Amino acid sequence: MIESLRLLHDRITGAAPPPELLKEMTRAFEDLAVELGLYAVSEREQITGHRIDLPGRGQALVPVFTVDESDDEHVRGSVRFGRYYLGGNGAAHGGAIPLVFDEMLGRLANAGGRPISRTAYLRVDYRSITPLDRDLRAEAWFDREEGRKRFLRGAIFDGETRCAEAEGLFVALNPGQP
Ligand SMILES: CCCCCCCCCCCCCCCC(=O)SCCNC(=O)CCNC(=O)[C@H](O)C(C)(C)COP(=O)(O)OP(=O)(O)OC[C@H]1O[C@@H](n2cnc3c(N)ncnc32)[C@H](O)[C@@H]1OP(=O)(O)O
Repeated sequence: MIESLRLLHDRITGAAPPPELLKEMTRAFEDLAVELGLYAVSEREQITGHRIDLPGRGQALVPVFTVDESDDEHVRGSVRFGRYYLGGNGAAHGGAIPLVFDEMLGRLANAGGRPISRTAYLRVDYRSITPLDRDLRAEAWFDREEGRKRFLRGAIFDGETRCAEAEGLFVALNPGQP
């Protein structure tokens, strides 16, 4: 279902249907929303974002980061920004790229049985445009750890071109911290 939603996001972004079809589709979306509303659950019970076995954890917010290899200190894989993430002139939106870094770095920060941490800061440098509809190489790695503070880095490449890089601080939560 989430795969279909991602495809729909891309198609909606890239389409200019005639007004009659727009009306018809809007009604269909509204019907779906009403039907899903009947099955609303709490955050704890929701499926999206919790399915670690599915691409993108089964959520549609963040472009899917596909892991090729990983250990407790590194992760390497690929990411593809579809039309939904267009900023302009074929380049991914500058706000979509930190989403991917937060996901990659955040998952690694919390891997290996470490206590859960949250992003304290995420700095992103845009080195070159990040193109849409291409499989981009993406990597993240542990830089250092100081008490509760975990410093991680990451980068996204289009072939040999470094598109963007990031540094994040993740702070391990104290008991009772939300
Ligand atoms: C929870 C996730 C579920 C995961 C489940 C698995 C699901 C699969 C993986 C999902 C992958 C996606 C992962 C996304 C992760 C998010 O995106 S979380 C959402 C975005 N982040 C937030 O909402 C965090 C909001 N901020 C906070 O909650 C609190 O400020 C923090 C970050 C927990 C820190 O607060 P605190 O515990 O009171 O820490 P505090 O004592 O102030 O500082 C501790 C140290 O960190 C330093 N520090 C704190 N903030 C900063 C800062 N901004 N700059 C510099 N230094 C700082 C302090 O100076 C201090 O340093 P030392 O004095 O010890 O040297």
